Amino acid sequence: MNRIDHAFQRESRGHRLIPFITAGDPNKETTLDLIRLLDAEGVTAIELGVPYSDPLADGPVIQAASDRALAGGMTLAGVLELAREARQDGVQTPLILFTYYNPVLRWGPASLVKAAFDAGFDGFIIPDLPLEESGELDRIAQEAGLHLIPLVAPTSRERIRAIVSTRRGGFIYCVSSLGTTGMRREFADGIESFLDEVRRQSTVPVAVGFGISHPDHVKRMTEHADAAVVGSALVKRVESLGERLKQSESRPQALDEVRRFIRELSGRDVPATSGK
Ligand SMILES: O=P(O)(O)OC[C@@H](O)[C@@H](O)c1c[nH]c2ccccc12
Repeated sequence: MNRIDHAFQRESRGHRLIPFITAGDPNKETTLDLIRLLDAEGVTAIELGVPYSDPLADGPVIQAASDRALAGGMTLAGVLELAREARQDGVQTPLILFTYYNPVLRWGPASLVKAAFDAGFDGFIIPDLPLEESGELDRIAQEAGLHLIPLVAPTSRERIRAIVSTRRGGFIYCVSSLGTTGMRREFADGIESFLDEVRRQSTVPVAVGFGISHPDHVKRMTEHADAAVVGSALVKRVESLGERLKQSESRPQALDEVRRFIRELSGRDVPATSGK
């Protein structure tokens, strides 16, 4: 069975989180340390973002992270190498290759699926690959034992069945609101009923993402979904720690701040200031 399917069956310490990080931001060594940290924290899966020059669906935080990672020389081959090293280090958390479709096309879909499997990935998220054009890649991925994770937006209520009915594992990624990634203060009305509807129709777990940046968001969303995806809020935290993360001697202390943030989000480490 694929690691993603196992992960959703395993007991979770606190709310289920699926963090997104941009590979190579601020550098390769930090990304490896972040993967190890998230693995040790027991997150449900990790979205490992391939930095891209034209991240259409991304807000300013992840666009800036992509620019930093590209400037640092991170490539799709480099992201595969990161996964390989993490697996050699004993990382067991499911790894999801997060990339726009153009790098997949340039590499060659079938060849990339094999390279991703060999590197230790468990799935793909390709935000600009519409369902209608995903059949071939979906089939190749399934044959290799990997899951292509589909995105479902609140507008696509009538498409929910078309998207969820073909799933044989992995999870469904529900986008909490339209627009690009990025921290939000509140969410579209009816997001809970949308999540409930997808959950009703889906035979695989449902995750929700876009704008989730606070423990209260995670608590609220995981009452209607099996996991919460957190990207920009985490990427922003990594950016703010950038200089300290870059230096190996100051990195451990900076990583402690990331660990505390992950524990707060998952509800395992109520911040002293909350006082509730
Ligand atoms: O950044 P947010 O608002 O927390 O949303 C998760 C998101 O970062 C991650 O899943 C992601 C990164 N880039 C994307 C592009 C499209 C859809 C999703 C994504």
